[in-house]
Amino acid sequence: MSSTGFAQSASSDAASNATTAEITAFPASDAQRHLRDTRPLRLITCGSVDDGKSTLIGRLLWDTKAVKEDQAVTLRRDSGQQNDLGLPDFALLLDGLQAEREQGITIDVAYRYFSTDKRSFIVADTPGHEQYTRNMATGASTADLAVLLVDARAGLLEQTRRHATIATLMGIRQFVLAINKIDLVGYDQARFDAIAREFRELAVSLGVRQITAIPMSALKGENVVLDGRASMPWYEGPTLVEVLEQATVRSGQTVGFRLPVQRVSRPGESFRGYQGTVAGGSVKPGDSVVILPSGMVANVAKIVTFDLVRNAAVSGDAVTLVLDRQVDISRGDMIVSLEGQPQMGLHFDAQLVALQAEGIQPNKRYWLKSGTRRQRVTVQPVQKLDLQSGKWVAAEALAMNAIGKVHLAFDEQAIFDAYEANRATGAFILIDPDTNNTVAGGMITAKRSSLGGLHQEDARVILSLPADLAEEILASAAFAARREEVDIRRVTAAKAAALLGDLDG
Ligand SMILES: Nc1nc2c(ncn2[C@@H]2O[C@H](COP(=O)(O)OP(=O)(O)OP(=O)(O)O)[C@@H](O)[C@H]2O)c(=O)[nH]1
Repeated sequence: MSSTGFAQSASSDAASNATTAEITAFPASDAQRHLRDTRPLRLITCGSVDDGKSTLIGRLLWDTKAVKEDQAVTLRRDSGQQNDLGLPDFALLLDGLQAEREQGITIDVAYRYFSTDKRSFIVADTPGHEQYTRNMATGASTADLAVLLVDARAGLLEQTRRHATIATLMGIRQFVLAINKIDLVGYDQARFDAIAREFRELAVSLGVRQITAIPMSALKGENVVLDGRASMPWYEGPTLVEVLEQATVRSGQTVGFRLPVQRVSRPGESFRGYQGTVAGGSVKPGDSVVILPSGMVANVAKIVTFDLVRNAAVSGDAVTLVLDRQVDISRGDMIVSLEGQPQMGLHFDAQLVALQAEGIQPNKRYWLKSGTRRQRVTVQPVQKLDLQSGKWVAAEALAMNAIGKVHLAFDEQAIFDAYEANRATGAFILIDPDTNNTVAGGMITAKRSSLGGLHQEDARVILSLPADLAEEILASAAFAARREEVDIRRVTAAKAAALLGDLDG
């Protein structure tokens, strides 16, 4: 299971597990220090085809010495006469990915690891073609920072806008604009300034403030790891690696404790534990917790891992919790702290990316999977993002690759954090029950806002009814108790009386 982001169907597992494995090897107090000091920065590189993404990643690996000697020899040999600068073709380092990409959704985001003496990094490499938007979104869902590449000759393209927008939707707030191939425009400062200015306007419209624009030649290694002062004395800013070393790693600990229950462990009569990977916050023995959706409370008696009894568990730890009393808990429930609980309800607002050719159809019922929970949901598209104008426009359905705002209506209580607050418990995927395909990846923006305890849209319907009827409905205690269970949006004035009778009866 992925511990962050909606990459549950994709191969972020390698990256997540790497973090989990490192952390669980330490006692908890050490683990917390370890988390703070050396958690790797996750980044995603994106841009249009041929902007130089593979060359850039290859260059990062090469200049930080992440390339092993045998790979280096092969690289020098295979590059042969391929470029006239006498440099190896760094993109060849990533060639092995092509085969992986051709194998479909489960492995179409590849993760590369490199480090400097200050920090380690995990870079998600995703393809640049438009049909791979979903992979980009998957990679972005776990990233702390996005490196957006543009070709200095071409400037910003629609694909740059699309990727910047998706990265923002996926919660990324730190951007590097890598204005690449600056050597091919004669290291022209005016060209660099013009592209950087245009991007800043886009970033402002997306609400992003943290952007560093860097003039770069990935091919020659200028301003990637080593500086490019010799060719660009006019640029006094940081290299890419300097920005990456300073960037902030997102913390999963801003809200309360979250343990999506993956399994109930009952090896014998005397032991009952609840297993899962901590998806936010921390917990220690003696802490009081709430079990959702039931609302039962208990205290934590013990925290164990496969070989240790722990004095605390933090985000990313795979643990078993033992509670101080018998409570009814099953897979898909969530154990949370008393303070800062997630939101529970039948109606949520979300944003999603449609991943399959069939798109997202209005009012179709899907399976929604978030963490260990799988629930029936009806999805109602409301708006989609027009990538030309960057504006949201009305939409009743979403085509493949479209980014949309939707309403989710659940049959049973759903439990989420807003994605902004917690990526792991705010992200989901949608599965088509007919084909079993993953048709969307999405994130919760909010529980549907209420007006006097009513969902806004429901309230609007009620307000459109004759005043006396509306008043009667609102005043009915039965309605108050059941308003979450009745789809008032389907109620017409003519049916309202019958509904009212039904509720009262
Ligand atoms: N002159 C120059 N050429 C570059 C630079 N960066 C990349 N290139 C060349 O641009 C071409 C495309 O680079 P790639 O790294 O394959 O581009 P990409 O974005 O990974 O392309 P896809 O993998 O197809 O999305 C290659 O021929 C590179 O050698 C640069 O900074 N300067």
